Amino acid sequence: MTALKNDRFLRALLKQPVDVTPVWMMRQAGRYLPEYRASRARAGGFMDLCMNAEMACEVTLQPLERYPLDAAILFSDILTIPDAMGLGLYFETGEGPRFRKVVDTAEAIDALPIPDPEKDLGYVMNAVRTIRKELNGRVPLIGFAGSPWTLATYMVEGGSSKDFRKSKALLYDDPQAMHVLLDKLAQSVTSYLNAQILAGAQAVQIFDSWGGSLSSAAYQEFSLAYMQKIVNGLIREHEGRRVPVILFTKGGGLWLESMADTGVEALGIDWTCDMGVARKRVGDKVALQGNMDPTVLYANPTAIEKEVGRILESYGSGPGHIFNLGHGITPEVKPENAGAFINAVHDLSAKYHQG
Ligand SMILES: Cc1c2[nH]c(c1CCC(=O)O)Cc1[nH]c(c(CCC(=O)O)c1C)Cc1[nH]c(c(CCC(=O)O)c1C)Cc1[nH]c(c(C)c1CCC(=O)O)C2
Repeated sequence: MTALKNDRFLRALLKQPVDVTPVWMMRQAGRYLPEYRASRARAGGFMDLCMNAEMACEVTLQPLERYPLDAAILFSDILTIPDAMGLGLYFETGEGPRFRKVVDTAEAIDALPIPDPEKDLGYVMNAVRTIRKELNGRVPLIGFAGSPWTLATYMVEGGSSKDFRKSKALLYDDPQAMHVLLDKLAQSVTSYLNAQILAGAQAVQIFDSWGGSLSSAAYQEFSLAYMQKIVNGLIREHEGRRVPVILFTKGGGLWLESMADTGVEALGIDWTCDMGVARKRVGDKVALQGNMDPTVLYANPTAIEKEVGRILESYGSGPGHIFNLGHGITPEVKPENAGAFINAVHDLSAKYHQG
């Protein structure tokens, strides 16, 4: 196995010293890059990109050709699991993800199969293996999955939702059925992430994009409890290294202490939290990843640098910070602004890592 040439990201996740703060961006491969749009047009559609290992590898590497990023993230989607459960994922241009089959009754939930990752999601593992080979140790590769609650919202609603009307109604009307669904998803996500780790993912992130829509009580019972189950079942050592786990609940600022108690290496932090305050609250338990508001990338490079500087200062000296956006980069961002962001993190952070 090739040695890692840049292990800043993995070191920071384990709170080990680094020369500068590592940085990557959620959704770093995507529509803001003209080369991504060209690959996507050539492939046919988004899922055609995901299902072809060479194409998935090509778009994974595109942002790394442009910018000195410290990690690569597998090009795929969180909704591959419900698709493998038979829901029939498709993308309507301009409308986001949709499912042909909706799962909104106890009977439909009982009938759901638990996918076998190598058999039913083999295209994802092929992409992981291809990307690891092409990366050739340049930077670590991040694998990922959606949280059970986040996946459940898409499955019950049949697609994206603003108010989670059907999924929350089911949660309160028939909590037992919701628990059965979440338990099946936790089992599916655990074996899916373990397969990604065995195929070569060197860290994994759980995207709980919609955990922040829940009440505190419901968050603990219907989102965090199932992420805890996943964390308990993950392979944590592979290829002679720790495989760090990052837990990202968007809107989860109120619950950082209980998130840190799950035993993950790091928490993803959105921009509504102050990094310094978050660091004090979690103490030495976890590293922190984040947290610039992605809309700052619409401003000019001088304003971007100023905001990067503010966040670095808020986190303060010493290891344990992985710079990122507080949520995914949006399609309207100018690629040169993303470049200004990444360079600013490296240029302005060295002084926080001396001695
Ligand atoms: C909720 C969610 C989804 N997918 C994902 C989440 C969780 C992260 C988050 O909270 O943003 C995760 C995801 N989706 C994608 C990645 C790739 C890796 C990366 O670069 O971060 C990751 C990590 C590619 C993608 N996934 C999708 C795209 C856009 C597809 C395209 O039109 O080319 C990409 C690059 C499609 C997708 N997939 C999903 C949505 C809502 C959409 C439509 C978004 C849109 O239209 O802007 C579901």
